[in-house]
Amino acid sequence: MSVVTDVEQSIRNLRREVAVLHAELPRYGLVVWTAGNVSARVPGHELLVIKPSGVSYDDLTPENMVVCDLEGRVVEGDHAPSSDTEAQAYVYRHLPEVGGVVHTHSPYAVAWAARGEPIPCVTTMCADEFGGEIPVGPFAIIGDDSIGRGIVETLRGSRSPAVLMQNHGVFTVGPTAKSAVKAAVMCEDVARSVHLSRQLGQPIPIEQSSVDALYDRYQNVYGQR
Ligand SMILES: O=C(CO)[C@@H](O)[C@@H](O)COP(=O)(O)O
Repeated sequence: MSVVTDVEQSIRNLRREVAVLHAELPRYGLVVWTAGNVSARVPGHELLVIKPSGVSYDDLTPENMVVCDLEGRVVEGDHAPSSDTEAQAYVYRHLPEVGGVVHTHSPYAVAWAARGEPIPCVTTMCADEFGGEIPVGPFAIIGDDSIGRGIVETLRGSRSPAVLMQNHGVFTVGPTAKSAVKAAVMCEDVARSVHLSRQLGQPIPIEQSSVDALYDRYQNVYGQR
């Protein structure tokens, strides 16, 4: 009988989880074609599981997910890993609390990113999930860890699990890949609501004390505990 080690079982589970979570990105209108990606850290190991680059969302399976080390080198997999692997590996190396990273090109959030404008905290849902404005990170060319550096330097100074990388798109982080997907979904909803509000007037900022109270309730009380 073959003994499946813990890490092998963990990778098997994460392959399935990451493959299934990818379907949420087109489902919520956060990506088109093959844009965007999801990754998860392998707990207790210097490894991550990420999408194969340029593969249609319809063709993503647990088997074609790619396992990489935290330098972005392929450890297990028959496909080239996502173009954002080095960036996401950088995030995992420098933010140990992060268990999942998501990247999208969701249209309303990208419109804010194209202006290099943070999304102000003018809705209770923004306060709940992001604890303040959704910040903008620097313009960075894809392909090495410069996007990762921009994500880390921006998120280190913010409660937000989302960052709008200037002229590019959304990167979100969370303790799990699912929580990072949730942040990406809510980031686009907030970007759209505030965009629409700005068409007909100036949205009203929420007092910081109320933002703090809303964030604390949502993060620590809301839902089934
Ligand atoms: O962000 C970009 C292009 O701007 C891509 O890296 C990304 O959306 C999708 O790339 P992958 O298919 O994950 O390699």
